[in-house]
Amino acid sequence: MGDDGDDRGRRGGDEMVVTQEEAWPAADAAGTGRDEIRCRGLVRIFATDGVEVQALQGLDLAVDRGDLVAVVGASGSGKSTLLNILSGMDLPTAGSAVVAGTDLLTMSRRDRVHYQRSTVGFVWQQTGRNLLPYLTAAENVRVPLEIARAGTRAGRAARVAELLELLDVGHVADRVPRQMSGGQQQRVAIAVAVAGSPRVLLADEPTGELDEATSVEVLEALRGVNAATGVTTLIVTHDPTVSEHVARTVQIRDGRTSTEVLRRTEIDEHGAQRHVAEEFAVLDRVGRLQLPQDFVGALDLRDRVRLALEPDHVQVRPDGRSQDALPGHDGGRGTGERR
Ligand SMILES: Nc1ncnc2c1ncn2[C@@H]1O[C@H](COP(=O)(O)OP(=O)(O)OP(=O)(O)O)[C@@H](O)[C@H]1O
Repeated sequence: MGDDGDDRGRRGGDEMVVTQEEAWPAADAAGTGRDEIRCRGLVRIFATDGVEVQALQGLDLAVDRGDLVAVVGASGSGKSTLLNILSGMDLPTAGSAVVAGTDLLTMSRRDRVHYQRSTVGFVWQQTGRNLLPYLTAAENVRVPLEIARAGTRAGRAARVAELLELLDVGHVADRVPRQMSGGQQQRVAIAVAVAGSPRVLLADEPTGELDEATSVEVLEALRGVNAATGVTTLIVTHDPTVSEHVARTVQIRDGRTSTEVLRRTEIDEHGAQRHVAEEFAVLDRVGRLQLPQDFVGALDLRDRVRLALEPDHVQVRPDGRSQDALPGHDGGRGTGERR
């Protein structure tokens, strides 16, 4: 998707909006609100050889039913850990996670099988992991329908054809994966993932093995499926350009959600469309927020900062005294002002 308008987020005017994870209404605790995915205070600690790694450090995330959201973050930020929990393959050390009404911490082994088979669909990074190599595209899409014994034989065949058309891979229906390009394989994989009409589609680095042009194709395919079927879709990726294809991008930093970019299309006074991206910092339930690293760097913020409550905003300024005290600091920026 081309960007023919201004970005009014940080890039445009060094401005950022803060959004707060709202209090969790009782109805949502059971997953019966509008949230299809709701993680609250997720913590995951790994202990290997006596060393503890906190992969998730109190992560909050809410995704509305039918939304398409990308979760982005640098390597090691906790993306795969989050996805493993959401897919029911791992359990958090603390916190809660409810997906499509299923509490992932309390589900039984039987619930887990049902959850992974029917409630969520997956698309993995490795194209080879998504499809059975000896089956054609059409046969691959038919497998989940056969397992679920969904509809009649003719109905299943019609559904397979419909999904392959939706993903624009009808012309490779009779090919096995090695006879398809990487992009075609991933689009067939998306068809397989949504064949059983799951409520949630989880995609782990779905473009990780693809070149840029093919990545765009696959991201647009995910967007098209989300729009056509209403399946709530979460894409986890390290690729920041994904935000050009989705309306909401959540950034993970050090195991917590730190910022969000929301995109919308506006029509200007001349009737021309422009895409606007606005960046928000995420404020958690106890009032913590992470300042973006480029803000911290631009003002050389360290150790502690000055906060001032203004009528309509909160001001964050360098603490002149602590900056001056740091070895090698010229003290030129700080005023030393005290209140
Ligand atoms: N099974 C494990 N045992 C020990 N540490 C782990 C384990 N899984 C993840 N970690 C650590 O947890 C942190 C988060 O890892 P995670 O794989 O979730 O990050 P990521 O954002 O998905 O990274 P990447 O993009 O490189 O896959 C890292 O420091 C990682 O080394």
